[in-house]
Amino acid sequence: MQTFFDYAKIWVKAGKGGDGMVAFLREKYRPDGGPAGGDGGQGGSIIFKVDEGLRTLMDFRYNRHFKAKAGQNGMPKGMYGRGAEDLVVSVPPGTVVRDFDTQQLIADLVTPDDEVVVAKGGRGGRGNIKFATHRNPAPEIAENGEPGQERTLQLELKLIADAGLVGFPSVGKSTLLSIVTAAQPKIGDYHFTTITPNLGVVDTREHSSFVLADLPGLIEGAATGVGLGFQFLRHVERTKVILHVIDMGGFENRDPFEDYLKINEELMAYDENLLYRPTIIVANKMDIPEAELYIEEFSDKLRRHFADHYPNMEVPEIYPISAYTKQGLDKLMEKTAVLIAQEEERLQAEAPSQSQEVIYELPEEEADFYLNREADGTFVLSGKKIEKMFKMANLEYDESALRFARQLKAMGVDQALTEKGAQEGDIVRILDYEFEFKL
Ligand SMILES: Nc1nc2c(ncn2[C@@H]2O[C@H](COP(=O)(O)OP(=O)(O)OP(=O)(O)O)[C@@H](O)[C@H]2O)c(=O)[nH]1
Repeated sequence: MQTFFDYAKIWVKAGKGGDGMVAFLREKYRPDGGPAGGDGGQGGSIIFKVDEGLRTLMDFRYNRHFKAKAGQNGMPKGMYGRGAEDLVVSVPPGTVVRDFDTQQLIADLVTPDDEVVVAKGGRGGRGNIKFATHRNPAPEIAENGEPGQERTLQLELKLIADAGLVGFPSVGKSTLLSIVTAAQPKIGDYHFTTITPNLGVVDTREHSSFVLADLPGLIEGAATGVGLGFQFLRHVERTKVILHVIDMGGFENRDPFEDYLKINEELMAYDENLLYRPTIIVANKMDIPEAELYIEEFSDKLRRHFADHYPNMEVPEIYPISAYTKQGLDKLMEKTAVLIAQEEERLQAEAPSQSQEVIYELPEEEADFYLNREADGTFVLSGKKIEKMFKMANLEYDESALRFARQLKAMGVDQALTEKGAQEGDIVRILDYEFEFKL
């Protein structure tokens, strides 16, 4: 079974808030001092932050659980608990984060230092100082900390290469990439070069360097999900320039122009806009004698094809090269850098604010609570809201427990129980806690 390193499923749990405290002042001359229990501290959140140095989701293969620390509990003498530190997890640029269960998009992390809270730490519970009122100046009431958010996330890496190599298998993409990119030992170490888009940085003499990716696996039917191709097509989406590599040697008697059309069909079936992406046709293997003939034929067909089908579009330029003899490589790379720069400018003008971060939040859960009756007659209360309220109730103190009972009543629980026929003394359960129903 092959593994895709550009996909990861992980579990995150933010820290619970610290519990609020019940305490009273005890001073020498004020034996019956006022309430003095401090609030709990904020639980740590889990934050994803883009780290430009990362290129894959490899790290998540071994590390799939992330837990932030709980806030400190409130203390006597009105002291607040300390908030826990957030847990910052580095992700590569291009990471798309979804809620695994609902598939809802949480964030699209693109630019360096983009960050998003993927699980929010719980609020600290309030200490008894906060519950003092004129009528109840010394309450034995405190709240426990709010639970931290917990969720399973799906991470997907959309590769952000500036330029992508597409083309049929064996046209020479890997060879070209390995030659034009300064050898990248880090990439070589991964041992999955055949299934994961292979990346390298191209340093040009006259222009800025850029990231070039080999996007292997394009085959007929890929766009409709057949084979591995679809996985790779996702990566082409964000490349600014496409280098369409053609085997001009006529390998296995294939017609280079037919190959070109097929790959284009694949790209367009996936996303029609790819047709308008700046493209250079890279005529490879020009060291093979027949290539001179083929390339002439190819460029004639190409010109005719555009005249017939896309009369308003510029015909892509053809760059003859040989990955073997290295003929034409410098020129091709300089031209690629120019096109990338132009495309970047165009994109900037289109969307001046580059903050592409999209953040959606899950809508809060529907009902306040659900009430069911089990076979043995026990009433069971469930639902996110009521369970959270229960976790935050401090049941050690009668007064706190009474406050919880009042909260349940205000929520409509008593009424719902009565409507379902609950009698005095019937057992009601929330999570693992049971109590008797009192009218
Ligand atoms: N004559 C000649 N052969 C080349 C040239 N470039 C690559 N080849 C050969 O073509 C074959 C395929 O090259 P690859 O670089 O593996 O092709 P690819 O497009 O990456 O193929 P996949 O990994 O299958 O997608 C190899 O045997 C190369 O040695 C070239 O410029 N001239």
